[in-house]
Amino acid sequence: MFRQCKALMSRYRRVNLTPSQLVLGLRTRRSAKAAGGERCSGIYHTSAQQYRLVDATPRPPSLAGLRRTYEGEPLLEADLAADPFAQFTLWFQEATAAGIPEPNAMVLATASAGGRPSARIVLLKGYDERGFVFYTNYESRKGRDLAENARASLLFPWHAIRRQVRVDGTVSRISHEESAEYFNSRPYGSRIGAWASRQSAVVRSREELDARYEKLAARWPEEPPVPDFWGGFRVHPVEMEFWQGQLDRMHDRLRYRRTPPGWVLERLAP
Ligand SMILES: Cc1cc2nc3c(=O)[nH]c(=O)nc-3n(C[C@H](O)[C@H](O)[C@H](O)COP(=O)(O)O)c2cc1C
Ligand code: PXP
Repeated sequence: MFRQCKALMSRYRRVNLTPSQLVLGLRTRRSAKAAGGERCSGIYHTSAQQYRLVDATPRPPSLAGLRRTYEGEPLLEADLAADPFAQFTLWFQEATAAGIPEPNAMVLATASAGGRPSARIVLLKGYDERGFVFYTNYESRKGRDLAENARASLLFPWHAIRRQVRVDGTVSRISHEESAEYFNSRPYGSRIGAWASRQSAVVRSREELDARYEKLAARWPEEPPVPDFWGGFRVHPVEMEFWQGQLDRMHDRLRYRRTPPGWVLERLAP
């Protein structure tokens, strides 16, 4: 027992354990284990206090070891639709049926004219053969990026079904009429919110933001107009990739590439 304590002493010296605390830690091990306690660095503990007696430093190896094995139906060229939008529809339906929360949440990556990248989540609000539509503040960081560099990449991260979809393309603003139709379909609070938020600008405080919201709600108690700084963007795909996780990181990646005669389907190395 003494040798064990000495070894532990040297490991945990920096938390100032006394030998009697270590003995206590070792004695309580069996009873703590029986009571369903957690194991921490060789000592079981049940209470927050006991936890502090042993080394509770997060262990980097557990992060490096964090991984999931992917295994699924193979994704074969022959199974894919001839057109990527039809394939997207199928996968979107499957993501929704699988219960993925907010399956229309997608990462949008943009870059400034100077090539400084940034990414954030936005919601997909419509798509057709012209492209994928989301709504935002045109004066936000993404809005400014897209004004000077009209290219973007979208990513749907559907981890739960071991899939991702990537869309790379050029970007244009949708018409004011189309934006207005969507804006007017949003809940009243979100419409006032769009007016109240100078998106991506620094604000002095939460109070200032709330005061601005209240002021604008008082100004338009019913139907706020459509802000001219708010609206939709459409990402016109040049490439669309469908990724399905497979065993040993030998994933399936099938990419549609737009060419003058039509979409070309290619397999990419995982
Ligand atoms: C699930 C989710 C959905 C979001 N949807 C949108 C959206 O549709 N439009 C939008 O402008 N911001 C949306 N946001 C907020 C953005 O991620 C981002 O914080 C904001 O647009 C400012 O980004 P920017 O400064 O890079 O322009 C969403 C955030 C989350 C977490
Ligand atoms: C700032 C912002 N704008 C727009 C949206 C999209 O929301 P809605 O579905 O109301 O258009 C969101 C969703 O989180 C958001 O955070």
